[in-house]
Amino acid sequence: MAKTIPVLEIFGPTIQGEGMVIGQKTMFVRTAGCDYRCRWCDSAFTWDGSAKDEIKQMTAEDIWNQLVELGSNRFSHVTISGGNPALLKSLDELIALLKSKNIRIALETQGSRWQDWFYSIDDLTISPKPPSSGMETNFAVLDDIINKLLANGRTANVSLKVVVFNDEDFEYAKNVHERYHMLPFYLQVGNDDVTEADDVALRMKLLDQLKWLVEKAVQSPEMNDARVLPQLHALLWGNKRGV
Ligand SMILES: C[S@@+](CC[C@H](N)C(=O)[O-])C[C@H]1O[C@@H](n2cnc3c(N)ncnc32)[C@H](O)[C@@H]1O
Ligand SMILES: Nc1nc2[nH]cc(C(=O)O)c2c(=O)[nH]1
Ligand code: SF4
Ligand SMILES: [Mg+2]
Repeated sequence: MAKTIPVLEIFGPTIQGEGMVIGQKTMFVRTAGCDYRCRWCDSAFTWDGSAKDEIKQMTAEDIWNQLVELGSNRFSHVTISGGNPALLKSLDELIALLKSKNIRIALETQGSRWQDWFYSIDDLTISPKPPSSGMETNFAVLDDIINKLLANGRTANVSLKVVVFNDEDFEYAKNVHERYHMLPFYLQVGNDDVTEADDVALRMKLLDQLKWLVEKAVQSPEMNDARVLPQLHALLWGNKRGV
């Protein structure tokens, strides 16, 4: 029998608002469940129980049918996020199905768990969490994940992305960038008001944060190869879900 995957939302086509393929037109599949509890998580509904009635157990084929229903022939790229999709071994069937349809696949994870299907992801974003999240990075696990990917020639398919809210986070980001200097590195503006409903007010605040982060990176010799980005979807659509 086909395996099932706990899915919280499927949406798109939209654009990837973050990281290594920012601007890429994509569909999103958001899985339920996370092994972290970041203080500022903008997708806490995936793990805090508030959307538990919306979780659907879906097979790879169910997900594909829903993607086609929403996106028709207007997509060639699918981003899998969460929660932490790396908790789900059962994603292997979805990844194989998407490959068979010639769809490029991106995936977002914090780097706390390994899955063998990481080798099949075209754009794998690993986003270890800075001190402001309240989480602690297990660098032994992260080293292992990155070493496996590098040993299998996946360098061009992987990037690191650290969200920065304050100076302490920036120091953490420097350490991560230095430790994994062989991988493309992104600094991402933190949104510390994930319940703000006023899109204009949020936009102004996020742009101020972006300016602060750019200034930090510009002044820092350790960040000569870093790329600084906002969450483009937050600038465009605020804290709205499903965009
Ligand atoms: C919701 S997470 C899901 C994937 C995975 N759990 C992770 O954290 O990488 C997707 C991305 O959103 C980022 N993110 C979550 N909350 C954020 C916030 N308040 N401000 C900026 N980025 C945020 C995460 O760091 C991650 O890069
Ligand atoms: N447009 C858009 N881009 C995104 N990039 C990462 C997202 C996520 O929540 O993982 C996300 C999202 O939710 N929407
Ligand atoms: S790891 Fe990702 S999904 Fe999990 S709590 Fe942190 S930001 Fe949210
Ligand atoms: Mg998001």
